[in-house]
Amino acid sequence: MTALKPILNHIDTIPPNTGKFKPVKPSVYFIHHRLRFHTSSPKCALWWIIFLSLIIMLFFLSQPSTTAHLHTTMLSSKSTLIRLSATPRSTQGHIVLVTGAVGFVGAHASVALKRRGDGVVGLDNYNPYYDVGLKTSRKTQLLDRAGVFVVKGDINDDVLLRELFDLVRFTHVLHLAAQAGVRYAMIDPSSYIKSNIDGFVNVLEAAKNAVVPPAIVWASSSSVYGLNSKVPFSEQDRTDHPVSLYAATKKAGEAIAHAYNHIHGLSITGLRFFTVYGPWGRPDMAYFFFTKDILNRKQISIFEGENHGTIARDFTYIDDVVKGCLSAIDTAKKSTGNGRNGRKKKGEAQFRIINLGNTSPVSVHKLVRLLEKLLKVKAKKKMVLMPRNGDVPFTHADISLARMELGYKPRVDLETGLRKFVKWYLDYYDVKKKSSW
Ligand SMILES: O=C(O)[C@H]1O[C@H](OP(=O)(O)OP(=O)(O)OC[C@H]2O[C@@H](n3ccc(=O)[nH]c3=O)[C@H](O)[C@@H]2O)[C@H](O)[C@@H](O)[C@@H]1O
Repeated sequence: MTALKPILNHIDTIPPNTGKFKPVKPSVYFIHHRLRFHTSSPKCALWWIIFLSLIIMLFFLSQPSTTAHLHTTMLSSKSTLIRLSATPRSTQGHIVLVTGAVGFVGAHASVALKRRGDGVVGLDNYNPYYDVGLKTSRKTQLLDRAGVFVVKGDINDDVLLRELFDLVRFTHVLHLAAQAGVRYAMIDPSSYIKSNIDGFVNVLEAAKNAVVPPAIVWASSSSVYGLNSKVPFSEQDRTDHPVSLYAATKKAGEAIAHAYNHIHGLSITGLRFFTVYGPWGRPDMAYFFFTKDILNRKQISIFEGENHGTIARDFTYIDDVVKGCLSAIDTAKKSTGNGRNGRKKKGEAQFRIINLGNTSPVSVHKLVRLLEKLLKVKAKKKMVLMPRNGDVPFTHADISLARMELGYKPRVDLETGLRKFVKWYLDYYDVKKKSSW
């Protein structure tokens, strides 16, 4: 408005020329403006319209958008609960945002963090890739009981993330939200891009723009080793031959993480999980649906390689993986970026990629034998040549780096872990039957 003031003043002071009054002698400034006014009035009117439109546009842009407004309302009505959940028991405690908090690893990790005294806030969109009822049960039976508040929202929602980072000064983000499963990429490829690429970038953006950028620990995958035949799989090995879109998005995530670390000084640790299993697990994974099918006397397909070659996995028990995640958080160095201030990073930030496996691969045949023994039911087996739709023949983690960096030591062998899983499975689904879920 200030630029417009002289013009408006002059217009106001122009006396109507009725012929009865001697016109006031105009100043040079006035003449100049009046002349311009008269000689270019259509042009000027156009400028006026543009100018006023700009003012109106600026007014509306300065108002919070409807979504932002909704989030503000949503978060502010829950802000006390969120802050409470985020408050560590002592001043030494971390303040951790766990994405994918009602997921398998997310729920276990959130509870473990909270139980040892860290502040934890969960974020999850409860996507329907598998039974949402199981996710809800993890929330009510694990997270609520431990006092972990979960914000229902999507990692792709940048307004929500920004508000969350404004509300709580997170020291760490444990980013576990992802589209999982190697075979489902044949059905819904774009879901992998949306969660594992777009969503991941969104989380990194929000973290880098936080007032004090947190350290990031996130889930990569053993699948990045693709058809690697050198055993055990070491972080030094090549990972440029993924055989599933899932693996490709996790590999891309590692490259994206490196770029954010390099440019913005985000401290980032990528953990390559090796076929994590256990109670409250994922129904899309073989050990889980084999259990269901064996109990229902349904046939199961056991994949084999060429010439009946054995397919094997370095199955890793959930508690061992959770310990690895917590150690990664504890040993993560601070980010060196200056967050929202936009100033240069204070130096190189930490960047790590670490295997979290069990380092003792077990064949799928043995997995089935163990399930038969624990369930006391003979499986109806069908041998099938492993389809070329994402699976790799075997995985085997070299965990020397995890041992060195994180003091990681997997303790649970497959039989012990499956026993715990089967016990949980029978309990959980019996409870469900009784309460007619
Ligand atoms: O560690 C990883 O990187 C990955 O581990 C699992 O992927 P996967 O190891 O393929 O686990 P399952 O889908 O449970 O398969 C386990 C084994 O059973 C075999 N299988 C699977 C399905 C089936 O019908 N029959 C069968 O023999 C697979 O070939 C594989 O050897 C997870 O699903 C991924 O999300 C994860 O990132």
